[in-house]
Amino acid sequence: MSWETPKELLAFAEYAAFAFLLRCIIVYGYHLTFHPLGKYPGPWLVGITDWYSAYYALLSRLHLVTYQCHQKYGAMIRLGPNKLVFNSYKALQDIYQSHRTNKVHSYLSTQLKPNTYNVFNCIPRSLHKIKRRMISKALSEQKLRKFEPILSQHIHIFLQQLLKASRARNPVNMTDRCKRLGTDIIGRYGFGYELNMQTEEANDFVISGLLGVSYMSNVLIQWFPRVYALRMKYYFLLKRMVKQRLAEGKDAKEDLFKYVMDAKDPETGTKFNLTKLVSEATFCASCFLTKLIPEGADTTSTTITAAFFYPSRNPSCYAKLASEIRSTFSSGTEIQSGPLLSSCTYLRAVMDETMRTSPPLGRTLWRELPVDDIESDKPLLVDGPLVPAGTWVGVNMYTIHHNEKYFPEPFAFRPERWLERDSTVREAFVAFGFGPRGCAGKVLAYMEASLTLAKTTWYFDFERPKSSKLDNIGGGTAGNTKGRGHVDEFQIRDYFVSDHNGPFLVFKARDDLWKDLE
Ligand code: HEM
Repeated sequence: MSWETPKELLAFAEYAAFAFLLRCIIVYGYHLTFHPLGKYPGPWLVGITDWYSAYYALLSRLHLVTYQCHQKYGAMIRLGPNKLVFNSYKALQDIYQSHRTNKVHSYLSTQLKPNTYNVFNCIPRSLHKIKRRMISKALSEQKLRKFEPILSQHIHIFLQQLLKASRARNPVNMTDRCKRLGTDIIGRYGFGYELNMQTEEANDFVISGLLGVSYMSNVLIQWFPRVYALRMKYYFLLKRMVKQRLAEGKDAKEDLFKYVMDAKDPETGTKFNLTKLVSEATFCASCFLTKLIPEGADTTSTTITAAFFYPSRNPSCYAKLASEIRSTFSSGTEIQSGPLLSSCTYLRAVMDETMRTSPPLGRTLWRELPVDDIESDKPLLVDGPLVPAGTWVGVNMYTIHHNEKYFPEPFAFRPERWLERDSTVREAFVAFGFGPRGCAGKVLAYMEASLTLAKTTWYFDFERPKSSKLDNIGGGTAGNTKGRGHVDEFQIRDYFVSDHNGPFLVFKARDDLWKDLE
């Protein structure tokens, strides 16, 4: 296209600006008025753009903004031109147990390579069923029991590091220590591979890099070459781990990968090729990405970190937890899965209350009623209203965990609520998701968290550091109006999964029990 004179160019620019303005008025006007979701309450901007949510996601506080919007507009809100978020148990059932809703297509942004799906990001139900069966076998309680001695070895290293810090009287940043522990465990459980994150720094990029961003959107990867480079670094590490594991042979180690090696690709009927194995590995071994995302965005580590934060700030909780562990077991080596550990109901209540208050995944788990829904003649009702096909629907985990109807005094850390008779708290507790796409690694998560917390409480006393500068890290800030004003709430940053910092804690070895750790 060429213009003869500047005047013609100006005329064209005016025409283009007018056309653009007209388009905005028509499209945005439609979204705000006649659009089927136009009647739902929410900030007015969400009616015309998804940038509202994207902005707060980039600030890592979309979970807090979603909570605040629910407080202002009610149990059902619009959070994008095409998105509805709910805040009720009924909505959980209607959305996540429905056979008509699917994970939304943005889950595909977690693919390591195009056309390679894993159990977490595959959308078609039939394919998911096969993948889920495969991973569930590997994550069964029976298989995990066999893994427990190795898990305990890694926890032993964790305890040794705490002992070292206690002798030097150094406050420990629990986020860092717990991420290292979690990553080591999953590297070992996934591929029989020792990442040695607790004792060496060679693979630190796994924790400290920027890969988490890659899960936010593939689009970002086009913009930020550095993120792409880190993602490839991660991919090559996984590839190295997979290759090494393949060379060792299927039965060489009792790990998750053993169950994937022989599995057939449901799409081709043949064994997985290396690329697909690496993709599956992202999940089966890394227990759904999170473990190996360098943002440290690791669900189990978040739980363990926060489970240290809350007792350190609640003396009566700390005393009850310590008393339960120290009276149930007679030695540190006795602490392992079984009836004794299961009898520690307060320990379990601390973990559940921790995941309620600071959910490791605080975001909205989006589902979609596909446009080509085969039952489109029947309406999909979510807690009352009819949802048009193509709409994204979901419940925000942080919000429902702070819904007063299910959790009175939602910002109080009260493990006792889990022990009360007739308590309905479990109903709306969705830290592990809900329905057929709920967490496949729940048993491992509880095992890892309870053993770590119980063993640490056995060997050490722990407390907040004297320095207020260090002590403030991890909690909220009094007076903060952006949702982070609760001083005694462990603050999570809501990326694809949760990231955090602190708490710093000071450990003191109990009597001469430390001798077990040398
Ligand atoms: C405290 C720790 C954990 C929490 C809070 C957690 C939470 C969740 C949640 C909320 C989902 C659903 C995600 C969605 O719908 O978008 C999920 C899925 C999943 N989780 Fe976990 N998880 C934890 C630990 C683990 C571990 C240790 C593993 C494996 C070793 C694991 C494996 C998986 C898998 C494979 C899925 C996908 C399931 C599917 O789509 O069928 N998780 N998890």
